[in-house]
Amino acid sequence: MPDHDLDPGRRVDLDIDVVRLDPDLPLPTYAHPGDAGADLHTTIDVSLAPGERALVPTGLSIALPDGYVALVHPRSGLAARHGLSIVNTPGTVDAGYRGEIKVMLINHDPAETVALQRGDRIAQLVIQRFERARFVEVGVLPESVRGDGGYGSTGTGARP
Ligand SMILES: O=c1ccn([C@H]2C[C@H](O)[C@@H](COP(=O)(O)OP(=O)(O)OP(=O)(O)O)O2)c(=O)[nH]1
Ligand SMILES: [Mg+2]
Repeated sequence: MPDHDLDPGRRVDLDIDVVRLDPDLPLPTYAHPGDAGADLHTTIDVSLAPGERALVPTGLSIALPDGYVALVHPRSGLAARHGLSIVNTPGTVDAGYRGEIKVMLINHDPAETVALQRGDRIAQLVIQRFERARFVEVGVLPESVRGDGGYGSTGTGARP
C-alpha cells in the first residue's frame, strides 16, 4: 500500500447528512485516502473574466453536527493554472446552515478568462471540529514573549 497507513478502507470519522439539490451531480468526493478536502462541483457553466467574481452553486445542502464547521477552500491546481481562488477563503459553513453551499470564486489572472463547466470540481470542503469560546473580559492580559509584535515584526530573513 503506497500510502503507508493511509488505508483506503479507513474508518469514516463522521456521518454528515447531505441533500443533493441537483441529483445528477456527485456527492462531495475525497480524491485519495487521507485527503482533508472533499471536492465540490459547480452545477452551472460559469465564465470569469480577469478580476471577476461569482457566487457559484454546488447543488449541496448539509446538516453538520453541533461542534463542527465545514470550510470551503480553494483548489491549488486551479489557483496555480488559472489564478482561480475564493474571495472569502476559507468560506465558513455553519452547523445550523441548511441552504445551498455556494463558492465565491474569483479570477485573479490579469489576462485570461476562466471557463468552468457544470460538474467541474471548483473547491474543496474541509470538515473540522471547533471550540465555542466564552469571551471573558479582563482588564489586563497575561504577558507573552511575542507581546504585541506582529505584522512582519520578525522580518523575512532566515532566523538563527
Ligand atoms: O463560502 C461560503 C460561506 C458561507 N456560506 C453559507 C453557509 C454559512 O453558514 C452562511 C453564512 O456565512 P457567513 O457567516 O460567512 O456570512 P455572513 O456574511 O456573516 O452572513 P450571515 O449574516 O448570514 O451569517 O453562508 C456558503 O455557502 N459558502
Ligand atoms: Mg455570519
